[in-house]
Amino acid sequence: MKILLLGKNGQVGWELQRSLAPLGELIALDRHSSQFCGDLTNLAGLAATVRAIRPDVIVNAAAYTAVDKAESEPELASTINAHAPEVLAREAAQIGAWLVHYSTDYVFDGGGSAPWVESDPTGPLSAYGSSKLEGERLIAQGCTRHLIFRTSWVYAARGGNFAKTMLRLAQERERLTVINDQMGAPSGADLLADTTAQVIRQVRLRDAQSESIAGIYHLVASGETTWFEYAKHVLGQAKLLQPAIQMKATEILPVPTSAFPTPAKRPHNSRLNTNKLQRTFGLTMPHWQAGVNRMLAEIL
Ligand SMILES: NC(=O)C1=CN([C@@H]2O[C@H](COP(=O)(O)OP(=O)(O)OC[C@H]3O[C@@H](n4cnc5c(N)ncnc54)[C@H](OP(=O)(O)O)[C@@H]3O)[C@@H](O)[C@H]2O)C=CC1
Ligand SMILES: Cc1cn([C@H]2C[C@H](O)[C@@H](COP(=O)(O)OP(=O)(O)O[C@H]3O[C@@H](C)C(=O)[C@@H](O)[C@H]3O)O2)c(=O)[nH]c1=O
Ligand SMILES: [Mg+2]
Repeated sequence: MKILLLGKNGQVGWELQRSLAPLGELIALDRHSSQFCGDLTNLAGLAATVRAIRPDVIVNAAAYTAVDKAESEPELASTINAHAPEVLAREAAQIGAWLVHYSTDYVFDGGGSAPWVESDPTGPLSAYGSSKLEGERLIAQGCTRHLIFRTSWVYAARGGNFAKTMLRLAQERERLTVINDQMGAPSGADLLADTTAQVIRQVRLRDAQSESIAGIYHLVASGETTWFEYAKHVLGQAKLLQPAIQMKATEILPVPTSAFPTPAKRPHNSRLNTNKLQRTFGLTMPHWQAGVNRMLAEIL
């Protein structure tokens, strides 16, 4: 099997380089790759890459992920998050390849308190969320053989994320204020990458019947928390792992969303129900704290 990976140096892309390696020949690109174009703003270059490589599976881990910045450059976000995936879907369909892609809890409006299922109505609150939703739609339209994993609150030992921001801010500031009315599940890039490899393997083994399992799957760690509880957990765990760690912050203050204004609006309810994924592929999602603790042990 030949796999084309885009966005190889992002949080998820980096872990995919590891998890996809044993499945076959892996061609991993980033936006600076020279032999083949891996730049998602270059739509013609991207199509040429797929035509030249003719992979069996395309895994797209590249994305525009700067949520607040997307509010002031929605067109760039939409090129990278919607129109590049559209090109990948069209090219994948031409050669009978599978397209694996990632989407987000931010496609939902955050109403209610029940974990969202895949068929629930969407209603993005931000330019980032809209661009990701448009990407989902264009992929489903362009290529039957697609798998879209909606995930949330991604962290990894390598790359930038909320947990690392909290560690840094706790060393710089005396007081942190963190939102306590947005609920979700921090999900490790390693879990996403390992699950992706498991699913690709099953899709390949099921061969003829596999098109019926194409579609959207919610993929997050189990359990739920708020950004505030998550931050508290990270800082508490850091103290345990490294008792000598210097922290200026003596206080973490829980605040409502209204007290922490940001350019992009974010959902209150980001819970995602993973039953479909677990049932279809016989997988069990571990608790978010296990993965976060492991990541912290790695970086501290
Ligand atoms: N991070 C999160 O909390 C969440 C992420 N997701 C989704 O999961 C997927 C993976 O996200 P994650 O790994 O966390 O994101 P990262 O921001 O860590 O990685 C995204 C990667 O995309 C690359 N990229 C950006 N623009 C381009 C471009 N024009 N051409 C090629 N590559 C580009 C970036 O490269 P460079 O470093 O050069 O900019 C970066 O390596 C994305 O689809 C994202 O929407 C879903 C829910 C939560
Ligand atoms: C830095 C900071 C953030 N916050 C809030 C803002 C926001 O609601 C939340 C998380 O902040 P971030 O900037 O990490 O959030 P954000 O970049 O919106 O994280 C999102 O990224 C995209 C790519 C996704 O797809 C989502 O699943 C989600 O992970 O915490 C505080 O309350 N206090 C703080 O000091
Ligand atoms: Mg962010």
